[in-house]
Amino acid sequence: MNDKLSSRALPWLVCALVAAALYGNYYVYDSIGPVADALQRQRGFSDTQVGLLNAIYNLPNVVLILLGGMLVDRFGAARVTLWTAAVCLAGAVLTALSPDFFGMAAGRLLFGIGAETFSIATLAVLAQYFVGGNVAFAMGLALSIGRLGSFSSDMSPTWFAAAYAQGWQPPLLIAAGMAATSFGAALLYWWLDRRAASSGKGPAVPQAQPFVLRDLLHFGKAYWYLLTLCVLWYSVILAFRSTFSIKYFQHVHGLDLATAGAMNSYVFLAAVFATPAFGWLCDRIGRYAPFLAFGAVLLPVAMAVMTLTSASLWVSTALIGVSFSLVPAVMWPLASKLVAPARFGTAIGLMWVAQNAGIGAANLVAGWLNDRAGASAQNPAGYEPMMLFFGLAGVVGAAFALMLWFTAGRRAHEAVTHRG
Ligand SMILES: C[C@H](NC(=O)[C@@H](N)CCCCN)C(=O)O
Repeated sequence: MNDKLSSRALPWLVCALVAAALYGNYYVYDSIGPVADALQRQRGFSDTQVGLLNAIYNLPNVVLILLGGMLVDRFGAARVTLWTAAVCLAGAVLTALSPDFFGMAAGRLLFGIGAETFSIATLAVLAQYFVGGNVAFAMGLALSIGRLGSFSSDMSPTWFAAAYAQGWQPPLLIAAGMAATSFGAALLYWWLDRRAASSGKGPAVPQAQPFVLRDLLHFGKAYWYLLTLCVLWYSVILAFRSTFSIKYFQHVHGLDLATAGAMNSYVFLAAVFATPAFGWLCDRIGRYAPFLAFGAVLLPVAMAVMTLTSASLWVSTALIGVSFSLVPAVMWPLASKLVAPARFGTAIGLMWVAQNAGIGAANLVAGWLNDRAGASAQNPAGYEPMMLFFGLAGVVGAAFALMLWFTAGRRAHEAVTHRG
């Protein structure tokens, strides 16, 4: 690793390994949905138990993720990526091998504890290696491979039909295999990073600083706008897309289950290609906040088109697809430009504390609104309060994105913060 080419190739090699690690991690995250029916039929799990296998991912992170962010700042992104990939692997193996519900829930808990801090560490890795430019493209690329992991998990009943035919366990063993691949990629990256550091070719790793609670209050106004957008946008998109959209498409728009599921998965597929493309575009022109605002505005527009017009579902799906590709492509690189590198882990940790609480709360509120209004195939109008809730949350999120643009994201500001 001592010629010019290898030092230029190093960040991209690291990006490829981080992307491979994210692929396995996102696959495991989404691996419960496809076996939900088998868990109910073969192991007698209730809907609440199946729901809990996913909710248990978010709940501990409302507290723990902040600690995870501080660990990244304290011990460095490389070590934390490796440690948390190992925790995720242990969680996935425990989930697949457990003889009862409590063992599986413990496995998902362990996976959740590892996975969110793992994600922060991977963003920090890319922020360090691409500090000189292309950070949005690199993050978009890695994230898009992660989305491919989610898409693969959705498609796994088709791709691994023989495993699914044998019951609930083989698909979860495949997920554990994906977690092992993710760990292998993290191990390779860690080794590469150590070699690069010892030969002086590694990134400039920010000096670890003691954590001072008061420092959180010293993040600028723009950071808090970004945090609020993060909470509202992810709460709407994940509570709708990952929990209620398929049911809503079936009951309100009359789609069958397979078509509704496919319609939903196109949002992931679009993001696989569009996220890095948008990241590349932002890096090239050095503008982030206007793109973020545009993506944030598209979400409530999509909700309105879906609820208030008779336009084809393709229109709203395309709008959500663009929003789902554009907002993450800009949000995380922008975060890396708004805070000092030594505070990046803590800054993302704080955003994800609020985000995990928001996603959990949005799921509960939407479910409660549907139950209260008696939403069903016989009563499609019962979904209106939920759509109004998602629409309003989307509008407030978009308002914060616009405030961010007007206060800290004008061309003059971004010319200063843009380092690419
Ligand atoms: C990068 C970002 N990730 C998050 O926001 C995580 N807190 C939640 C990820 C849940 C799926 N793995 C993203 O995926 O856009």
